[in-house]
Amino acid sequence: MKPLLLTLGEPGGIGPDCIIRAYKNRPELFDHIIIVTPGLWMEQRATQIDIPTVIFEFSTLNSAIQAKATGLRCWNPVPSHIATGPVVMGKTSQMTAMAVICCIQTAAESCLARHAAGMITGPIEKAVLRSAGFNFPGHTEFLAHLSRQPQAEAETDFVMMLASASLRVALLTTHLAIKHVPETISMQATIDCIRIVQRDLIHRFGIPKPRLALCGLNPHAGEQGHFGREEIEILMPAAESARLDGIDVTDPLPADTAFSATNRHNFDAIICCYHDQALIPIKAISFGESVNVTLGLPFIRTSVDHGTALDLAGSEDVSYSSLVEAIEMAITMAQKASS
Ligand SMILES: NC(=O)C1=CN([C@@H]2O[C@H](COP(=O)(O)OP(=O)(O)OC[C@H]3O[C@@H](n4cnc5c(N)ncnc54)[C@H](O)[C@@H]3O)[C@@H](O)[C@H]2O)C=CC1
Ligand SMILES: NCC(=O)COP(=O)(O)O
Repeated sequence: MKPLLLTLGEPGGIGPDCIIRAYKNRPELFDHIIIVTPGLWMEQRATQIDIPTVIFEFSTLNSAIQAKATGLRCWNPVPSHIATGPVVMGKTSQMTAMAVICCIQTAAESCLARHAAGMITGPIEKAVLRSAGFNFPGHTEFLAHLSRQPQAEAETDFVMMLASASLRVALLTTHLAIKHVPETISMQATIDCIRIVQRDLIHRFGIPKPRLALCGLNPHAGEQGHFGREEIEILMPAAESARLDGIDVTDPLPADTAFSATNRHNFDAIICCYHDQALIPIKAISFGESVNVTLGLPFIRTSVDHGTALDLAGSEDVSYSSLVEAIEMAITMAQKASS
């Protein structure tokens, strides 16, 4: 199996804690993992939280792959003209923003070049990266941009999904002001999203015949047009078109009941119209046990379900459980892809 690349995200946040604590408790998970980061970021945190950790830094991916895994293997791709510090635990800094972006971009380009099977990402502080000139709302949109072919025609070619043992949610729109959601949801984008979810549930998750639910945008899924017409004009025709292609997807369901225990059991994924419609239920049910997966990419990408949690950086209260889930999911997907 090719290696999986792990980026730690914001170095002042809990990304380094999660990796060090996961490695201490589950070292075997890291047999296939190369961390894309300056080694110093990891060494500093290991010292600060007093967890002795053997950390190796390599200047090329190949040398990191060749090395025997007797510690955490870090590949530092950051050129010397890009600042990598200082890193202050619990604080973000513009000084490290370009290095954070460089690590994510290098990991993605290695996946696209087929040098790695996929990537797992730690949390970034989105506002800090934006202030440093990063023109994307998050990893998801950045990775989709890097992967996009110039002649691509689909309106939507990626989907954010959060997945746990009890629920999978997929998003029609991602990081967007709520006032722009209605104008962004189109029939073609909905059809594209449904197709991507169906395809990746089969190929990445090994579900032969996915059953999909689609949520309405408006209360009561529009109440037959009385509370909004997006269901009648966009979502129902999109679902109908997908069904004609053989996809098992519902007409838009009222979102308030879409997440009942019965529906969670009956559907392999629930497709939601906007970020919080999807993330509130899954974080209420499975925070710390769910994984953020990007569907539609030409490589595997999983991520933790939480943010940078600056308030907890360096603390014993940091939970690394979502990172473990994200690593395990990426390994399972990579094994499936290479079998
Ligand atoms: N994948 C990514 O890169 C993500 C990045 N973010 C970014 O993170 C920053 C902070 O976002 P918030 O909304 O405050 O979410 P957050 O997830 O960082 O924190 C929310 C609450 O959960 C707690 N928490 C989070 N992770 C935890 C863990 N592993 N163990 C124990 N407690 C944990 C925090 O202490 C806080 O009380 C923002 O800049 C946001 O954009 C948020 C979500 C995902
Ligand atoms: N709320 C989920 C989230 O912000 C994840 O974003 P991304 O960085 O994985 O695109």
